[in-house]
Amino acid sequence: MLFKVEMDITIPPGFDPDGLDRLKAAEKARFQELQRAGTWRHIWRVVGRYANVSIFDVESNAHLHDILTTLPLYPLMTITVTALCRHPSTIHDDDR
Ligand SMILES: O=C(O)C[C@H]1C=CC(=O)O1
Repeated sequence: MLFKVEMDITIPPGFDPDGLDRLKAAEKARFQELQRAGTWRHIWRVVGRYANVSIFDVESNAHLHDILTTLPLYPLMTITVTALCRHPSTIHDDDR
């Protein structure tokens, strides 16, 4: 199942910079693990914001929920999820 996921990150004023660096490093490692597994299919930076637009390929709504809520930066994120399905005109076999 494919989902578009929009993540906006807000860093609270006074947030410990070293703690933030640790969270970012942990987030990057988890992201790259999920990217290698094919679960986090695509990511783009939103120009001018600490935000991204991503495409996830997961087994179920619950699977996506589990992934998103355990991301290291999750406590700092505002997340919007949009369900996607195959477009009838696509030429890509892996769009499901
Ligand atoms: O930078 C971000 O958009 C937040 C998050 C998503 C992947 C990653 O490495 O960090």
